[in-house]
Amino acid sequence: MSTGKGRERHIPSQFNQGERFAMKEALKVFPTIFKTRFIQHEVIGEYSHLFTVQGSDPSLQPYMLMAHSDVVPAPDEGWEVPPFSGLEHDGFIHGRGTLDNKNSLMAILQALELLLIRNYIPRRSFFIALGHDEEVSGQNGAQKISALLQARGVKLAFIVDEGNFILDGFIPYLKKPFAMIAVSEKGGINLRLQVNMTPGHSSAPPKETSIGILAAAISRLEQTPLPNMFGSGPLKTTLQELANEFPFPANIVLRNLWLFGPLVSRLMERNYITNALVRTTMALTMFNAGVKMNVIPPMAQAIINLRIHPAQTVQEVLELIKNIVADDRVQFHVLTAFDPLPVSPSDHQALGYQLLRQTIQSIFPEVNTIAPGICIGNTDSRHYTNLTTSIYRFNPVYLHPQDFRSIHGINEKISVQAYETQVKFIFEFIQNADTYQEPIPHLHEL
Ligand SMILES: CCCCCCCC/C=C\CCCCCCCC(=O)N[C@@H](CCC(N)=O)C(=O)O
Ligand SMILES: [Zn+2]
Ligand SMILES: [Zn+2]
Repeated sequence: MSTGKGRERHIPSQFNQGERFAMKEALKVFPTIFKTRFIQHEVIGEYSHLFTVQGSDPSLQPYMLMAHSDVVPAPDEGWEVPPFSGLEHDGFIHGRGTLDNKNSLMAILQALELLLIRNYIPRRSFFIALGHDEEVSGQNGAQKISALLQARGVKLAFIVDEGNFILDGFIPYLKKPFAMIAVSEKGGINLRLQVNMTPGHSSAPPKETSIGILAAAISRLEQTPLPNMFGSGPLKTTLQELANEFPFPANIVLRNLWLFGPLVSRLMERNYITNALVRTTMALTMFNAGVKMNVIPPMAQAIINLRIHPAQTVQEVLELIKNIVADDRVQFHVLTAFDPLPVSPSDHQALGYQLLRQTIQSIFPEVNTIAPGICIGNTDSRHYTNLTTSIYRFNPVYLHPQDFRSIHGINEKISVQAYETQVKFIFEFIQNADTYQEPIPHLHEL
């Protein structure tokens, strides 16, 4: 994709040793960003940051780069190094947030800083939205930034946020890495199940206690996976795009999912990560009950975190859950819920998707396949559907299954080289976005 006639020189993404050292050590502010006249910085919701980078051509529709600064907790147990030490050793930077999602926040700011140092002036305006509460729904960060931009009449050409990666080693027989750009994300429900009972002396217990009733209900849920929805949603497109990367006969199977779909869906549900692509998943994440060792528990509570497949809705899933529990003593409280997100365009006219493709091909020439897919997690970008129909969840970082397990898990880390490459990608992407090509309006399928 050309950047158009008369484009000032393209700034090569080569960084000298000093810059690379500074990149790695850059825990200080980015001085050039904060003193550049065409960049406005605002703090939103007390701890989120919005940068408006004004381009030289106001006729070009702006886009947005997103990341978040907050992280989930990380107890020391199991970590090779203290999870908040940021320790660097063996070529890795260790710590909570190095993949989810401080790497992106720092890489975006670092790339912009390096561009500004080279006297870069963007043609296309863009926003940088850095949320502070993504891990707890984004209501005080992203949601407020979205409302502010809407009040200002902003419409975005596209958004790039976290959510998927260059995947390597997730599928048996697929030896090559491939980039999956998430064009949608699953819906979500945080559901509280609760059983209340009259407390009493444990020396004369009832046949069942609140804990026993709730535990039995939870066990029924864990033993009853929700329906396999393979065949609806972006997954088939993902697999068909991947077919060429597979050896015979897997490539024939993937090119004929009309016939082999049931086989492929069974194979995908065997692995806990690919299983998350074919169905709505349920995870029992919290269980609280009991007050004393010799008191019949008056109340038992459990929290189930559900991620809804694109072919289902919140209401449908709640009905399925209630039918599996099938016990009137169990009360249901929906704490948070949202439907699966609309599918963003990935055709040749989809500007954001094509810019990602172009930059992936430039920075990762070894990655032959770039496919649209779905994000099995949730992101702050869901708060911006009022500003654009083109939301892409993709971080230009290789992810292996063991890396995925470290996200919200233990020993999260990113290699220095992967971080430098992420900076390089964003450095190039921002310049590639200066193309004169404009997005074609996209209407979501109903
Ligand atoms: C066919 C190919 C196989 C593909 C395998 C997919 C591998 C999974 C790759 C990436 C998924 C990681 C998800 C990262 C984004 C999620 C960020 C996050 O943790 N968000 C929170 C938000 C919580 C909230 N309340 O909004 C979350 O999802 O819990
Ligand atoms: Zn995240
Ligand atoms: Zn997270």
